Amino acid sequence: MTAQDDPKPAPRLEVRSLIRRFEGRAVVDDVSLSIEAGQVTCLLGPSGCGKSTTLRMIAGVEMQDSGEIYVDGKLICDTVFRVPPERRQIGLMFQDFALFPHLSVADNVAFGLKGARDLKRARVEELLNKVHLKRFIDGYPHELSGGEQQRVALARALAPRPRIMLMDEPFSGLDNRLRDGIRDDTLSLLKEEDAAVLLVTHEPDEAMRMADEIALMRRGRIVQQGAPYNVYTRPADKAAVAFFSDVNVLQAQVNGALADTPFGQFLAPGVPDGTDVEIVFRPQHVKLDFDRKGAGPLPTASTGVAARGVVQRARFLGNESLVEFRMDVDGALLKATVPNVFMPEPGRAMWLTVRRDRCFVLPVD
Ligand SMILES: Nc1ncnc2c1ncn2[C@@H]1O[C@H](COP(=O)(O)OP(=O)(O)OP(=O)(O)O)[C@@H](O)[C@H]1O
Repeated sequence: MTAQDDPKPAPRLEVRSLIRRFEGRAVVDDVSLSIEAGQVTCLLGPSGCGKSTTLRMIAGVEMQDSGEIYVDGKLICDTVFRVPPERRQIGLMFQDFALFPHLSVADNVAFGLKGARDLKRARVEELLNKVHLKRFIDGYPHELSGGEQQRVALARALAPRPRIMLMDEPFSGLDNRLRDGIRDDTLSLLKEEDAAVLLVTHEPDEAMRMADEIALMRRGRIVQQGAPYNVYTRPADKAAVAFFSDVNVLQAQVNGALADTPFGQFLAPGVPDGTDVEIVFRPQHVKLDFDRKGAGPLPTASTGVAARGVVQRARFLGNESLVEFRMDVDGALLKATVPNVFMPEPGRAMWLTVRRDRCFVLPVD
């Protein structure tokens, strides 16, 4: 079947079952994605999982071993047919966005533009206005800061009105303080220009901030895809939870569809008796309570049973504090984060409960 046979309008970018092998190993292994115009999808995963290779195949600078790529429902590449990179109407932006040093800012932005001189100039001015750099129009790249150069590179990539923007870690070369502002500006401009955007990053924060949809990638495969909220709150497996934050893990065995833990029982519907499971939760979902002569808070439906632990160390992280506990019951180490400053002395006993609705009962990997 071709994409043209689909009854609903075709997505701006669609890749179907892309596979790329190097030395017999599938570094991209059956990747499918679909992105609408004006939508930002972040391909998020650890280093080496195949993100850049996926992007390079879409850009046309790397050939897939199998699979197809469609733009607006038209095939642009399979294993026999291939539209060359320069005719794909794709804008590219990488970490080392290298502007041409001998060209002015205006000429850099105009580089990929064709047509009448005054139309080109108008488009250059429009984009430099949007990235707040009109005043540098006749300047040269070396006169600009890193963040400003990055915005010129964005304007250059968007000038020919690409149907698709591919961005590979575009902000990782920038200073932390600059990054958030530039991400926000970039996002608004991308939305205005209405391209379908595929942004590669290994930083969960960046994906949460930029994406309409996150495609979580691991060892060449997309393991989960969805809106940032859904991927964060309903992770597919333990590694998906752990990719976004520190995690705590309790080991348990299922008996009568229940997993017994120091924090009470957790439902494990449909899981056979004797199965090992892990109860996974983030440190921000641990609640702390003071020890009252060896007793803690009473059990509640939302937090279950409290378990006692002894503070090992506490660190202040800026807008929260991270406290590590050794649990009395089994000697396990658990982490809790507390807003603002909370620095209990090591050796102090406290009672821990967990937000049960934020715990994931998962099969052991
Ligand atoms: N031309 C090549 N020849 C052999 N192996 C390659 C080639 N290009 C990439 N690889 C391997 O494919 C795997 C995926 O690489 P890729 O660059 O796509 O990952 P990535 O997720 O983008 O990682 P990073 O963020 O570190 O760039 C890596 O193990 C890499 O070594």
